[in-house]
Amino acid sequence: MSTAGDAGDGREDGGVLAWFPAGLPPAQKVIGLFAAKWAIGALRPLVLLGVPDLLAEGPRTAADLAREAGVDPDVLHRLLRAAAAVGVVREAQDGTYVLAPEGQGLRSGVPDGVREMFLFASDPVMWRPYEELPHTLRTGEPAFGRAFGTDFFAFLREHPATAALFDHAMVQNRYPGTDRVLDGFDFSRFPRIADVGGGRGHFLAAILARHPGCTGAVCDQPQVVAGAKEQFEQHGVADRATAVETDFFTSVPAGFDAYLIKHTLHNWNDRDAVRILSRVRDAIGTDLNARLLVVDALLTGPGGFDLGKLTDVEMLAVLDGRERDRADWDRITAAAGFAPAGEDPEPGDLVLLEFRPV
Ligand SMILES: C[S@@+](CC[C@H](N)C(=O)[O-])C[C@H]1O[C@@H](n2cnc3c(N)ncnc32)[C@H](O)[C@@H]1O
Repeated sequence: MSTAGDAGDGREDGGVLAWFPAGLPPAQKVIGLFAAKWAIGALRPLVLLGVPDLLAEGPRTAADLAREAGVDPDVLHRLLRAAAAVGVVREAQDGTYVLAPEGQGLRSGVPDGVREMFLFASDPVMWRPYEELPHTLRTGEPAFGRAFGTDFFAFLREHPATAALFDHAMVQNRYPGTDRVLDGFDFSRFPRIADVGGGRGHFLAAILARHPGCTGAVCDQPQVVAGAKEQFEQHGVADRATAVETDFFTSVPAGFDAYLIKHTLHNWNDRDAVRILSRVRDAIGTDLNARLLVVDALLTGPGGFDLGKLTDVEMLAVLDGRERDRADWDRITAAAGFAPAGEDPEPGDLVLLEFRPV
């Protein structure tokens, strides 16, 4: 997410356009954005081929790698050269390549890896809806539905391989803001925590690992929570965590002190987000000490760089969802029977917003 005020955040010198090569007159700077397309285009086939894993074993030439992988040596050389220009690999004078620190996360199965996140975000399924954004602009109709004839999560239910990649990507969904939320909020106030739409339970597991007095349940679709046991075991919290098969449009399990919902309400338009929040409110019932904890982006006001204003476009294209500012969050939670409680975090990053039932 954005790092307001840091050097190089683009805020003072023109946003994302400032990140691309200098030298273009202002009226032409926008063409520098294509560098992102070319960079992703070069990296995706390299990652699919497992090149970051092969390079982790030591310096290799393109010819040597091409022989081992059975691919075209000249094309591999050109893609690696581009990856070096991006900064993901380093190219030595003798023609060998090594993985740069910035490429380590593209290896398979490494701690803090982002391989599946990268492959999912660059998947054709995630590009195709963008072709329909002009239609969405004209009509307000969801781009993903126009592209695929169904909504994103229904599509995943019908395409298990894409769904498995998405669920794995979500486990890697760790913006710097996620650690700040984990470190900065006192989850130990809540002995029983439900993570609604919590994926495979990775965030809940991280909370429980930090707070030995807490227990919890991840509440997500059956095919998703099927992967929770592994996460709970990896974090050493399997004795304090359960998985509850949940359709959050139908009902959310009762009996928890905190209902956490992270990176999930932004997947939905206001009408559907209020439906989900209303099911959480139903689950809380008369327990006015229970809390709703929303972890999502909090948009800044007009002007300036804010990564949430860009991820909002992904929400628009792929999910018919949206990122929200403080007034948006207060409005949709109020519609479901909640009022703000706790701290009022700075916008411009992933935040935790606390609400009490009214
Ligand atoms: C963007 S992911 C966020 C996952 C996790 N909270 C995180 O921050 O990494 C949204 C989650 O909502 C879940 N979801 C979508 N529709 C659902 C439904 N009807 N009932 C329960 N969960 C659902 C998905 O399976 C997915 O795990």
